[in-house]
Amino acid sequence: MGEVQTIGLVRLPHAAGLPLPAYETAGAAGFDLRAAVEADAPLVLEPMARALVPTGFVFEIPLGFEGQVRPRSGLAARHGITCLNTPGTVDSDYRGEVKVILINLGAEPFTIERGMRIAQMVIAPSPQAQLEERAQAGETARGKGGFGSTGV
Ligand SMILES: O=c1ccn([C@H]2C[C@H](O)[C@@H](COP(=O)(O)OP(=O)(O)OP(=O)(O)O)O2)c(=O)[nH]1
Ligand SMILES: [Mg+2]
Repeated sequence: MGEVQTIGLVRLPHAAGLPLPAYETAGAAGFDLRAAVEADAPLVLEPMARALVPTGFVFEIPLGFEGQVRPRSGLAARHGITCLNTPGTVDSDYRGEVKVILINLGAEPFTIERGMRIAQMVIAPSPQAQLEERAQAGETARGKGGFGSTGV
């Protein structure tokens, strides 16, 4: 296992009283993100509707890493709720509130209550590469074959 990274968390006023994001099991890949919507104003997502759902936290992700915002499989399998831009990318230099773009692909309206665990964030290494313009690409066995060129 590599070195354990520390992620700073800043709680915004509208996250007052919410549990801190946490890894739910000892070996969980991601920590869950909760909806920081008002307790008296749950968000109703109609079928095919999407919403930018606040989490109430700012995350300080170390340089060389990213946060990947991913759907929860239970919400997806049971209700058709997923992240529209999965995996969402949280940059290491982002200091705004992390939000989750949820979409309801199910047939029924879905209600998001305050504190509901709506998505998870996985911290992953993401080195920045050096981009170098070239006249042509080097040859490979695959060449330009793609999009099913090896069969189905
Ligand atoms: O699911 C997501 C995806 C992104 N972000 C935040 C963190 C990320 O660092 C920033 C920008 O994301 P991205 O680069 O994907 O969006 P963009 O449309 O390219 O916006 P920008 O021009 O700000 O980079 O938005 C979230 O909070 N949740
Ligand atoms: Mg961007």
